[in-house]
Order: sequence, then C-alpha cells, then structure tokens
Amino acid sequence: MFSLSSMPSTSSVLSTYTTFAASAMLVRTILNEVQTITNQFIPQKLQDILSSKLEGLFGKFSDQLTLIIEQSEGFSVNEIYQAAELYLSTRITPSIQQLRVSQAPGEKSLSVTINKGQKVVDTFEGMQLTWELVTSEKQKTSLDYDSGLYASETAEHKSFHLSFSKIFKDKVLNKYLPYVAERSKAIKETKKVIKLYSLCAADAINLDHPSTFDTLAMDPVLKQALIDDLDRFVKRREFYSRVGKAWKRGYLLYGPPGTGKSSLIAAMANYLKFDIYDMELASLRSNSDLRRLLVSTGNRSILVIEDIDCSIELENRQCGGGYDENNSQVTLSGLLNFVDGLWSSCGDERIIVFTTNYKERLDPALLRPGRMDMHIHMSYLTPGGFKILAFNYLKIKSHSMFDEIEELIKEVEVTPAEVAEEFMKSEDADVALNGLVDFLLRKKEQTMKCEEPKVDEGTQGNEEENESLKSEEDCTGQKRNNVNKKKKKKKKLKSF
Ligand SMILES: Nc1ncnc2c1ncn2[C@@H]1O[C@H](COP(=O)(O)OP(=O)(O)OP(=O)(O)O)[C@@H](O)[C@H]1O
Ligand SMILES: [Mg+2]
Repeated sequence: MFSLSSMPSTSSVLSTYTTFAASAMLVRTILNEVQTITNQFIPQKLQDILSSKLEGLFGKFSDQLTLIIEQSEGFSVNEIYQAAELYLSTRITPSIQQLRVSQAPGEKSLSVTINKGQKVVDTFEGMQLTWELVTSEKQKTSLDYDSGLYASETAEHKSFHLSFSKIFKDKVLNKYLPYVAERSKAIKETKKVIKLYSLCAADAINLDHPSTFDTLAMDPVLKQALIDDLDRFVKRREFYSRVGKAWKRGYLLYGPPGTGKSSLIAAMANYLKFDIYDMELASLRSNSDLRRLLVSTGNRSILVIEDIDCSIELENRQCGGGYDENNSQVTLSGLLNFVDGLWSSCGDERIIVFTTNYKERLDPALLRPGRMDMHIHMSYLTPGGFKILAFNYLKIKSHSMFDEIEELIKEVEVTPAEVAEEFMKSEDADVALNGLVDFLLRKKEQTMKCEEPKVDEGTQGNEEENESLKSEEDCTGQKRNNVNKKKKKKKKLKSF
C-alpha cells in the first residue's frame, strides 16, 4: 500500500512515507474481517504489524495498488484528503447507499459526502479507480491539565483508500490526483461565501451584495478592459514571481457620488470570489494600527479605502518619509509605505482599491504611474448604461420612449443612482419611464438656470431676484449635500 499526504504549504508535493506493497480487493475484504476480530482482542501495535504482513503476503499476487490518503498527518490537515472529500461529493452514483449531509453556518448549500464503508467508482482517461472511505478507531492519550492525570479516549480516524491497476501508478500520481485537487478548488470557489470585514464589526459578515458586472451600468469598453485585467491578474502567479513583482494590483475608482464605485467593488468581489476588507482610515489612530490591520488581512482579498480624499490629511505627508508613530492619525506617507512597501511584501493575490469623488484633490504621489495600476473613471449615465438599468429594473430592452430619454441623458448629467431611484418607484415600465422623463426635464431646467449669468443687483424686480437666489441655492444645494454625506461617512461605517 501507498500512503499519501499533502501539507497545507506544500500541497503540490506528494510526500510518500510508508511501505509500498500491492493490495487486492479480496485482500481488503479479508483484512477488514481480520481487523474487526483483532480490534477486540489484540493490542493496536500488534494489529498494525499483523495487518502489514498480511497485506504484503497477499499483495504480491495482485495487480491492484491502493493509495492511503489519511485525513490528517499529526496536527496538520491533509489537503489531498480534503480535496478528495469535496471532489467525491460530485461523483455520487446511484449505487451509493449512505451519504453524510451537513450545512455549516452561513453556507448557502448543503455539503454531501460518502459515509464510511461506501465506495465510489470513478473513471479518468481510460482508468477505473475505486475510492473507499475507511474509518478506524484509535486510542489517544492526553494529559488532563486540571487533574494532572493522563486520560485515554478513542478517536475516529478517517482515510480514503484509492485502488486502481498498478500500471497506472504514475498517471494517478501525476495527472489524476492533481486533477482532483484542481476540481476541488473550483468547487470550493463556487461554494465560497464572500465576507466583508470591517474595523467596527468584530466578526466578518457575509457580503450579500447583488452587484455583478452584468448589472453594472458603465462604459462597456472600460468594463471589458477591467474584466480582462482581473482575469490576467489571477492567472499570473508564475509571471509575478518570475519578474520579481509582488502579486498585487491597485485600482483607483473616481467619479461623482452615485456613479457605482462601491457597486463596482462588490461586482469585483463577486466575480473573483475575493473577500473585502473595508479599511476605515478615519477610525485608525495611527500608522501602526494600519500596519496591524494589514497583517491580519487574508490572501485573495480586496482592501478598500473609500473616499481617500476625506480619509487622510494630505498635508501630513510633510511629517516625514516614514511612519510617524507619534502622530495620532494615519498619514499619507504611512499609506504610501503601506501600498509600496509593507503591503507588497506580505500576502498573495491581493487587490487594493481607492475611491474618490475628486481625483484632482489627490496628492500627486498617489496618482504617480505604477502606484495604482488602473485609474477607472465612473462617469454620469450614458445611453448604453441607461439600457442596462432599464433591463435590470424593468426587464425591458426597448420602448418607444427610449429615444427621447437617451437624448435627455446626453444633455443632462444624471447618475445611475438617480435613475435607479426613479425606476424603484414603479414596476410598470410606462409609469417608470414617464417619471424618469419628468425627472430629467426638471434636472435639465435646473441646470440651465444654474448656468445663466448672475443678475446685477438693482436691475431686477424682487420676484426675479428671489427666483435667482432660489435657483442658486438649488445649484449649490446638491454639492453641499454631497459634502455633508461624506462627513457623515467618516463617522459611520459604510455599508456596501
Ligand atoms: N453604475 C451603476 N450601475 C448600476 N447601478 C448603479 C450604478 N451606480 C449606482 N448605482 C445604484 O446606485 C446605488 C449607489 O451607488 P454606489 O454606492 O455604488 O455609488 P458610489 O459611486 O459608490 O457613490 P459614493 O461616491 O457616494 O460612494 C447602488 O446601490 C446602485 O443601486
Ligand atoms: Mg461609494
């Protein structure tokens, strides 16, 4: 027999450590019987010796080879065992009579695995392979620290026995098992629940944000370029290590409020199945807090710093080139060190996203080429974006009012969030579109008033003066709201 394990850090390396001998299905049945009897009367050590001698004896006549894949190796989990368990859940055939079913907290789907003694027959490139889940009870002795006495308990030990013709040994080790590992990784990805970590919440919450690249209204060319960029990024592990670059990518999302920057981050996380870390810089006391936070973040994650222009005092950069431990705030230099230095040297497959409403207010150091890999402009709604929203909200691809609306959208600066809000008011397409036209016309009128030159005092009557003042308030009101909104944001945690 052949025993197989893979430590978490060296999953691709198959370590073999026990004797290599042949085994037949018949032998297995005999051995199982012998084991049942010996379990009751013979000490464990003797059982092991007996069992290996018998296997060696019968194995010589067999053309079958069995790999033993133990659940754990000492204190470490065996990644091949875990991969096999997941893989076999997709290979359940009608011949199987017993299944184990469970559901972890927060998981969307049930997990189904075979029960002990059950066999799954699999085929792969002309080979036939039989998996069997075997369990044995082992005595474990542990020290009870309270009483100072040793206690003995029986623990169930699980392993998979994978049997196939001896001639396929190399093919199974070099092709089939890597295939099982690959498949299990893909299954894990589809089952993965994306987490949102934030400073204010002790535990991560499940990110249940419905935003995807399909539902996002943005320039189609830019959208595709971003998807391609993400695809390239996740495929390039070898490339990054070959050129000696950290496996990281940075994106700066900029544009007015309500154009979909946060929605885009959620879409990226849903697409890549990466967790999100919402880094509220305003709630961090110092650069060392930032460093601590960084170390606690996991791989395959997106670190988000929203409203970078509001979160950090840009003048702080003058405080010096390195970390300023005494400063009570996170400084820009601390952040830049974080982006280029510390962050780059720990962890893999990470993305960092900065968002801002005012790119022009950012320190040039943040915009320098190479710091953020891609600058993405989230703009006001375009006619193409409008069609995506109309389909998302009203399930329509065309309508007699589309031309009129598209013309208005070209003339008026309207955000996807504003249009989405109008669409929420009715499920009836005619009503919703009419409402949107009214909204766009009002907005157009207001914009025109704002653009009118100011009227000299004294040359106009009272009524007109009041009207002029009112429209000025409308024009500035929007901006004021945005600033207030951002100020509030600094206090309360943003929810995606
Ligand atoms: N491009 C878009 N595509 C689809 N829906 C959008 C888009 N932009 C905004 N929305 C809708 O408007 C809501 C608010 O958008 P979002 O929070 O993503 O904007 P934002 O750019 O992050 O704004 P802020 O600058 O205020 O943070 C979203 O939940 C979504 O319903
Ligand atoms: Mg946002």
